[in-house]
Amino acid sequence: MSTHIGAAPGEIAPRVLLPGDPQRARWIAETYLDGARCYSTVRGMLGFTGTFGGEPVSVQGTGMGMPSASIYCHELLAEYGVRTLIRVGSCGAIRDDLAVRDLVAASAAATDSQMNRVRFDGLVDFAPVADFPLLRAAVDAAAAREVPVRVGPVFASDAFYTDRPDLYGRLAEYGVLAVEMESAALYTVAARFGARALTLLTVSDHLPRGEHLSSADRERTFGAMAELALAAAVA
Ligand SMILES: O=P(O)(O)O[C@H]1O[C@H](CO)[C@@H](O)[C@H]1O
Ligand SMILES: O=c1cc[nH]c(=O)[nH]1
Repeated sequence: MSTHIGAAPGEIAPRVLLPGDPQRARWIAETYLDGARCYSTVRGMLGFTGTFGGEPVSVQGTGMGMPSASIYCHELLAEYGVRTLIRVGSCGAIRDDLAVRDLVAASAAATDSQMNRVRFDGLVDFAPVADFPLLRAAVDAAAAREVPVRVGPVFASDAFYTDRPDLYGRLAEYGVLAVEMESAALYTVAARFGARALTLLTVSDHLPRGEHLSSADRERTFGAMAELALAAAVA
């Protein structure tokens, strides 16, 4: 039993969807999984296992930010033998060619986090990237459903409320699509364990336009993203 998840061996599937919001985890499990069962309520960071298309799948909340997400990813990979992690998150678009509710698949994650500076002694700027076959499976699933998905880099930030909004403009000029708070850690920890990881995001905020979805929408309306994640997970 791990410290922060506390599930018994065998209670977690080899493929796990990872929303930051534990209530989104409950909604996805109850909406899409057959026979969903809650295996963890530790710290309110809910985790569920059920089946999708006959395959076992889990959904685990990770909380907000890279330190929190790193704990859950590490325990899933190190203690429960998980091999595939797919984040299903919200994000703030920083480019005009995206709109609220658009889907983003994060091919790579720039970051202001210091975690990898420590990990690599400040000598290397590690490039956190998605697992390509998993990314391709999500893109293929989107094409089959005629659901548009934008593939590109995101910015994994330590701050939700930033004092440097000017950096978003600079990053957008370099092709970065959106800001969120976990993907660089997810991709790095998965790489460390030789596992597969992908981040799918739904645009909940359009930062240049000042548009925002409600917390209820962030919790219970990201079905298109959940369906792509589940299709890629079992592909
Ligand atoms: O909706 P989730 O998955 O939590 O993701 C985004 O939302 C949170 C901030 O509101 C951060 O965790 C950010 O990455
Ligand atoms: O990190 C995030 C997530 C959603 N919306 C934002 O503006 N930032």
